[in-house]
Amino acid sequence: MTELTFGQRLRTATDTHGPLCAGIDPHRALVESWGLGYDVDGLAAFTDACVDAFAGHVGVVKPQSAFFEVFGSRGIAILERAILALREAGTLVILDAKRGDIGSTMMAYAEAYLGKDAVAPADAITVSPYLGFESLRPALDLAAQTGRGVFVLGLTSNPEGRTVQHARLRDVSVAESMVAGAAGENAGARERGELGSVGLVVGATVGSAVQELGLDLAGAGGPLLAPGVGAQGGTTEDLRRVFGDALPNVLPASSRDVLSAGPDVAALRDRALRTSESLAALLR
Ligand SMILES: O=C(O)c1cc(=O)[nH]c(=O)n1[C@@H]1O[C@H](COP(=O)(O)O)[C@@H](O)[C@H]1O
Repeated sequence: MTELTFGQRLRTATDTHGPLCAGIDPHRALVESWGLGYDVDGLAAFTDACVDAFAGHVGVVKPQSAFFEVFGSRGIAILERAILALREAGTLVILDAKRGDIGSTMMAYAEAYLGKDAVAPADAITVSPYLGFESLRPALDLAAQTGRGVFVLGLTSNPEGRTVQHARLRDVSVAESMVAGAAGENAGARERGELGSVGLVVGATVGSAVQELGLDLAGAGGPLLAPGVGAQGGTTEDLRRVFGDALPNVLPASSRDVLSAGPDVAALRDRALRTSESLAALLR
């Protein structure tokens, strides 16, 4: 049996469970607001509650690696357990690690997260292309081999991103070159009428930048991870304005807004499901 690609698995997951990508971002303030200590035990309790709430109920979950790295190897162990438990329940995991480096080092990052022998492989990772799109080649190729995906930062949700991403290299903006890179990787999937496995990150908060820069996001052929919904001010209406005809490929991501419904597992799950339902009404 041929293994399914990440794009195919993602399409099935969002068709089944709705489009929300629920973030697991154990910020200090959030952990404390749940009545937990900001320490390894608090991190473990916070993460377990998220896994209980989301696993098998939400299509896609995105743990933010930084909040686990804070606690060193014990934090990473908690992250690894969460990744395995979510995937065991059939929930896709995008590890938000934003890795990017020269090719030989990128190969090690790729093996760490996307390789067949990775300790806790994610279904996809976020990658930073600011050493050049081609510096991501080891991750792009390994992900393709192992049926996994990558999300390339295109237009990030933070206001500072525009100083780099809107810049033009001759006539082409940096962001546009990232869209072209993803489109090239997804060409085969597009020909087969499938969602590609090389996604782009485009924040829900980027206003009219997609139109101003003339980005053909639908033409990129991959999923469009859209963080910034909720705590950063992005709304479902913003998604409509930002993405236009690319809406069917949008994977809206929300962390703090959903997580603030905890620590009760049922309330957390309920918030995620309601958010996903309202997003589904908009996107489909
Ligand atoms: O790659 C990301 O997920 C990402 C890209 C981006 O442009 N902006 C952005 O906020 N993110 C991540 O998405 C999450 C947003 O969290 P909330 O603002 O709490 O929903 C954080 O983990 C960010 O690191």
